[in-house]
Amino acid sequence: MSPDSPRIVVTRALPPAALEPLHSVGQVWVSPHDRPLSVAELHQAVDGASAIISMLNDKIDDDVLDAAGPNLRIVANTAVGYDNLDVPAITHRGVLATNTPGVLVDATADLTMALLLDVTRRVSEGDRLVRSGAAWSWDISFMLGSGLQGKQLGIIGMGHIGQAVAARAAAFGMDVAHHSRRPVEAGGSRRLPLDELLATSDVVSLHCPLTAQTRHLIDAEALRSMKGSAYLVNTARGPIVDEAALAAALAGGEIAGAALDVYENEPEVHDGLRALPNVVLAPHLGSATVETRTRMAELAVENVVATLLGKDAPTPISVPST
Ligand SMILES: O=CC(=O)O
Repeated sequence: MSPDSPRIVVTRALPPAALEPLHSVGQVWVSPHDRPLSVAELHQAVDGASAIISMLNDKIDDDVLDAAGPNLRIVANTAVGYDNLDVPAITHRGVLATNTPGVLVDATADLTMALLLDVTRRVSEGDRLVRSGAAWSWDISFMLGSGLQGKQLGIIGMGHIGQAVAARAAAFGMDVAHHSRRPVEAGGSRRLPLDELLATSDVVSLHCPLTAQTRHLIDAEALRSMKGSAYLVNTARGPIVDEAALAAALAGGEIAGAALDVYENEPEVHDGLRALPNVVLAPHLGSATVETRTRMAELAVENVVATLLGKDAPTPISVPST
């Protein structure tokens, strides 16, 4: 590879086999750190880059784009969500932004069901009890949870992940309703206005992207409108929920419990949530299977290789025209 071949920056070590195709189109720099790059490290790393393979915790804004300079042709985000990218700033410079849709649908839907079952059947709470060494014994009224059959799951955001969760929930005998901006052909699921969905669902599960419209969609008022026996599950993005309001609603018994994979100020978690037994807290594991993370890395690489060869990238982010 000649020294003036395109510089490709990968901000986090990815499976080497997935990165292999990059070596035929440019010089590859992979972060040596087992943690996200700091802002200063990111700025330094992208200097002169033609392609950046970013992670969801890399904020790609005007400063990073300035640091990269005029050679930059693509920012390939290794995630389906791209709220960490300033897409208008990227596209304004004629740079392509891509994400990894499709490949993480099943893994994220599976984790959603794992969290839903965990919080409604008190699995993590029971695990903590057993590990604590406290005395316990089977009893007819011991650690009762809430059954799912015939209960309503209210899905907010009925894209591919929302639909995959709907199919799984239907197999558990749940009655699925959803709220989405556009009508979706989604099996037997009824489309409801948000206020009705919140007021009638036994479990509310979030699957919408984080945008200016969805930030704090679940605020104190939304939580107050939910049933006292209802649960909230969030495997989408933390800031869709007002975490302080959620902690207050849970502490005040306004809803029965919550299961979260994502946080408003990730990786920090509101102290009020950590203190509560009826909250399941997972460390952003939605897409975290070996198979899925490998496929995400491969797709990000396919986007970079196509772009540097002047071909169409498989999964460009299409910016809706306003
Ligand atoms: O959170 C994970 C993703 O957006 O891919």
